[in-house]
Amino acid sequence: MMNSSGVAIEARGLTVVRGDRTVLRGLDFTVEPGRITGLLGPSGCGKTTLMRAVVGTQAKVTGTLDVLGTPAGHPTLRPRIGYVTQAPSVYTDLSVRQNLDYFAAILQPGRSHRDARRATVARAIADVDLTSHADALAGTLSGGQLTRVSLAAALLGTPELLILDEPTVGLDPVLRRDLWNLFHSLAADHGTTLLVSSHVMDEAERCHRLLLMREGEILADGTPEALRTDARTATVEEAFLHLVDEAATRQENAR
Ligand SMILES: Nc1ncnc2c1ncn2[C@@H]1O[C@H](COP(=O)(O)OP(=O)(O)OP(=O)(O)O)[C@@H](O)[C@H]1O
Repeated sequence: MMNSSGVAIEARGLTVVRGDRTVLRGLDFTVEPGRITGLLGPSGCGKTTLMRAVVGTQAKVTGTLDVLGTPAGHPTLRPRIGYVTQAPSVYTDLSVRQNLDYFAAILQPGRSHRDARRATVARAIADVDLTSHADALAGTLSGGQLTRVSLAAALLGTPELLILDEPTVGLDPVLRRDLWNLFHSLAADHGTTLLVSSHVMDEAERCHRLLLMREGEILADGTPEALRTDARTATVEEAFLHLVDEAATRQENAR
């Protein structure tokens, strides 16, 4: 379900204070349903904070933030959102399959669902290309493999909205490509809405839409093509740098 204007996420004046810093400064943005929206910007600009606000785990949030037609953080949203944090949430003393069996049992408890759970777990393991490691202890996996176990856990409940915080960090180019293919098939085949953060600008071109962030503000949003065209640049990275220079000039002139 979305809100009446057909958007998956809608923020108006979204402000977040962490410690004594205002980390997000009155953001206005929307995220379209069934599309991949990239959240791009340098380290520390507020990407994780924005995602935490959308998931409902962030304190001191003001302004309006609606997620799937409901105020962010509402308990009914919990089964509808998958969230993969930067730190893999995986038990290292269990195998890949045991980790996923455990999370699947929380989502779908009871003996009567055992066969369905088994099939769901096998599908999620295959989706992230870990079938050959299904019985390996998570503690023996590489960083990129652990990230994929976390992603598989988020896919178990077939969420409508998938929030992925830098999911491709540390992955080799082949795996990155495969994961982006998976993201696209989730959007195209299941209508899943994906919000994916990255500070790697070449990933921007793989998104349907982008939110470019800097220092707690949104510098620009739109399709990669529109951002390139507006800034008259060949790449999104150049467009971003152009926007940063423009913002700096505006700040200078305002002094
Ligand atoms: N618990 C906290 N208390 C105070 N400030 C915090 C806290 N966590 C993060 N911050 C600050 O909030 C700002 C935004 O952090 P955030 O983690 O959202 O950025 P990010 O864009 O996700 O960075 P990265 O790409 O490095 O993960 C940073 O300046 C950071 O120092």
